[in-house]
Amino acid sequence: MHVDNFAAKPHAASRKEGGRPSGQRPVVIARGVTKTYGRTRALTGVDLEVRAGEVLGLVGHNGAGKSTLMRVLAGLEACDEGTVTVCGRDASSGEAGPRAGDFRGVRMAYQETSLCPDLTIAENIWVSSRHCLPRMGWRRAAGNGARRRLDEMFPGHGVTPGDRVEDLSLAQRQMVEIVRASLVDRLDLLILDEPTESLGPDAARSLYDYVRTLTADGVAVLLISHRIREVLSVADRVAVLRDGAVIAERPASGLGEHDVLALMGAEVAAKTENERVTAEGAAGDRPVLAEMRGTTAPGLRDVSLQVGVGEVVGLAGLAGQGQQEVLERLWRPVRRDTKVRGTRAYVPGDRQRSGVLPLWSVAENLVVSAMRGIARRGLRRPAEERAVVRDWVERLAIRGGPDAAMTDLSGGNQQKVIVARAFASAADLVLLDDPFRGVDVHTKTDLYGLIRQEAAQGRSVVWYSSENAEMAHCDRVYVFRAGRVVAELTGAEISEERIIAVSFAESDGAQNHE
Ligand SMILES: Nc1ncnc2c1ncn2[C@@H]1O[C@H](COP(=O)(O)OP(=O)(O)OP(=O)(O)O)[C@@H](O)[C@H]1O
Repeated sequence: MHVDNFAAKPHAASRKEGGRPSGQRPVVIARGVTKTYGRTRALTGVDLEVRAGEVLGLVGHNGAGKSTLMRVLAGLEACDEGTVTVCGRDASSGEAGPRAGDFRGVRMAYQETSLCPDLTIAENIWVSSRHCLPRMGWRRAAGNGARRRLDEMFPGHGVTPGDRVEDLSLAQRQMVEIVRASLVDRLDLLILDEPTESLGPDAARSLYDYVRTLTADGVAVLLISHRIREVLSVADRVAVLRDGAVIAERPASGLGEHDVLALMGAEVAAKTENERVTAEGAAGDRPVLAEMRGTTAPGLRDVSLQVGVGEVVGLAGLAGQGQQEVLERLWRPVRRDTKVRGTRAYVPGDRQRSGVLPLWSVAENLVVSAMRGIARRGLRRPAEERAVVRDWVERLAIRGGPDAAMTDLSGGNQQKVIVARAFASAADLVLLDDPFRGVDVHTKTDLYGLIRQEAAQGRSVVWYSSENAEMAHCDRVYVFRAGRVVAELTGAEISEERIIAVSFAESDGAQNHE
């Protein structure tokens, strides 16, 4: 007989409590929650209620306090003032900090996964859910639970419980992270922090289908995302966090994307995020900075492409179709079929592998790449370095300022530093691998402007994005499928619809540039 230690239906509690339908019963209530780190007031008196059977969307700019609030609601961190009630019990921390037992049914899936890379999937499940596993045969029980939940949540996931986490793709790690959070004997609240930033559209759809089965069963789901349209399509209610306080809570049905952006404090600019920013000059006239000629290699089949000086080139298509391999080759052009003139900077898609120096300050992280361009005859120039740092911190509105340690920044602000570091260098070619994951809409719009400004000054950019709409900011887009370029789009040909159509087109027109 198949034995499974995790709740088959994750929520074992009754659907009604005290005669109230589950949809109205609060699972977690925060009242007047404040949290301060040094001089930073991350939360300034938050009131929030998450109810059984609902999806509550939580939105807010980078550094608004979302992750801090989640850590407090999940009992991972004590608040300075205020109360947190979980399933009717006051779980506010006493002297000794939050009591783990009170928060047992509150589980969180992190944006930067909490998995241990050296361990297998089953071993990671044991680490976070050992209280639900037997002492004997735990590995098998954890593996069975993981396999079953992976199959339910992400059909076609392509992993087995014995796989080591470090061998998984970013998307697979994210899937395992979400599964890990859901595997428990009783689930009251599932917190999903930017769950789809690394997932493809199919996996995202499967996840949200599963979320609906959870809520139908009385589980509350708290969804944090910068993808406002996604939040509005999945959530029942939306709460907006701004500068550490919940400033609005509304039913999702009455809200539009612009309403939410306005509540977040973003200026709803006339130029929207997805609107095309036209480039100056014809792309074909530019001198060539980098090119690949008929490159065939692991993951690539007969790829030819060109990058002009001052050109923004997009790599589009479904995830994992060869775009990362192209970035890798342009970064390290080891063979004759790939030529790059000039210096390069690379922003990898996986922040945990970005080479960021976590114990150093924002300023030190920025200077480390800019130093070579600033120094004269091998001598550093501190005043110029400080000016460069100040400029980038201001341009990208990096909250925390130049002296903050990287580990003290919110996820989105860390990502901004990584992008700024590449542009602060003197590199002729900047390679970007899905660089804006976790960056809020407002800042993204600024970054699109920054890319265009840098290109106008002669810098070339090659940019892979999982969001097809972002490709509208490129001069030229190569669409990839199965390691091949299946279309080359320029100027007005570049549109989300066109990219999607070519990405999914049946005929395999290898190198069949449209
Ligand atoms: N451990 C910490 N030490 C010092 N400051 C911190 C710490 N954690 C968070 N902060 C600060 O608290 C504020 C809120 O950060 P938080 O991570 O909660 O924001 P967020 O809304 O989740 O942002 P993002 O969308 O970028 O993930 C930020 O100014 C951040 O720099």
